[in-house]
Amino acid sequence: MAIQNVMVIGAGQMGSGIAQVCAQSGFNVKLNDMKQEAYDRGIATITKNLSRNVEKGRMTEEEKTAVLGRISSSLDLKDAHDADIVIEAAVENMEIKHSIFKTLDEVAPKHAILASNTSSLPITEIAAATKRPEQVIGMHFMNPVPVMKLVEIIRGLATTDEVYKQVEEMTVKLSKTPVECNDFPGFVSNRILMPMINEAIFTLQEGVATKEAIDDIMRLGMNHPMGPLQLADFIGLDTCLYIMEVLHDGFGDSKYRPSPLLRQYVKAGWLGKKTGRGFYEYS
Ligand SMILES: CC(=O)CC(=O)SCCNC(=O)CCNC(=O)[C@H](O)C(C)(C)COP(=O)(O)OP(=O)(O)OC[C@H]1O[C@@H](n2cnc3c(N)ncnc32)[C@H](O)[C@@H]1OP(=O)(O)O
Ligand SMILES: NC(=O)C1=CN([C@@H]2O[C@H](COP(=O)(O)OP(=O)(O)OC[C@H]3O[C@@H](n4cnc5c(N)ncnc54)[C@H](OP(=O)(O)O)[C@@H]3O)[C@@H](O)[C@H]2O)C=CC1
Repeated sequence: MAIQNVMVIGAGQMGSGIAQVCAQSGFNVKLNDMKQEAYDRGIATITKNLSRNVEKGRMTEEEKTAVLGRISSSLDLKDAHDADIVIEAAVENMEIKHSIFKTLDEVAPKHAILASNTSSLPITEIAAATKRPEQVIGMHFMNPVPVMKLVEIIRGLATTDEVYKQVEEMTVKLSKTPVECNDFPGFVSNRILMPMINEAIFTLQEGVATKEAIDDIMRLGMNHPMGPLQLADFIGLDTCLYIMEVLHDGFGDSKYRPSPLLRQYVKAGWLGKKTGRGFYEYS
């Protein structure tokens, strides 16, 4: 069955970006969050991004209106009753994801695919909350979603080839590049990226260099578009900590222990760009 109706759970930085690219590619989108304010913030970000596209001549005002017209708000998971695919982008927490997937399994149509944008949590374990593990899959977009080309697609133990194919085809329709990987902690992307970010935080903690110097060395020396500390702020320090904990628990190897400084910043509520302060300050 062709995918037409998409529901996105979580209207934060990832969920709003996923809703935007789906609506831009012609899908009908319901954007769900627990609070109206979260939805309003998500739609404001999408509107700002689309307005920039209009200013740059990449889209007409009419196209912008049509894209926004394809996105509707939802505050209730029961709105998944007519979804062909649900893409979950709530917080990186297994208990929360389990509870969302259990409910979705009860309310979504039998044919619906249940996808998670999790950065690191095992897809097989998320799928175990449902009675349709063969229709559960990881669809891992990169931040910022409207700009980044990759979608890492993760097969759970039970995911069928047919479901993989449908998600792969949808990814191509979104003008993104699908790359397949298996269900191991952190998948490929964050197994490699996050230890580098964590090491940069240890380097700062040990006073080896200032935050600016660490970022300059990696930006100018390795041609990374952002230094690792700026990138951590951009991803969200809470998300970085959750991912390190998943790697640490999943592999049982001390090389993945999260930096104490990262824990301290998260406890302080300094979560990066989204809260106005992380390693840097944002207005
Ligand atoms: C944690 C996980 O599970 C996985 C992850 O996502 S890890 C994070 C992966 N992402 C990265 O590594 C991003 C690294 N950073 C970059 O690639 C770049 O710094 C960047 C693309 C974010 C910004 O690029 P830049 O050249 O420094 O800045 P800028 O010129 O302002 O932006 C470039 C373009 O991106 C757009 N852009 C930047 N940020 C954006 C955002 N948040 N949303 C939408 N568009 C955005 C800009 O509008 C601009 O578009 P045009 O050129 O068409 O005008
Ligand atoms: N940040 C990144 O760079 C990337 C993140 N991801 C993954 O995407 C997911 C979302 O991350 P991100 O967008 O950065 O996080 P954000 O904190 O920006 O957004 C999460 C949103 O989900 C909402 N939410 C929390 N619980 C529920 C629920 N039960 N039902 C509906 N909505 C809920 C939150 O509401 P409230 O604020 O009220 O709690 C918030 O609006 C995570 O799994 C993360 O690992 C994947 C790729 C990159």
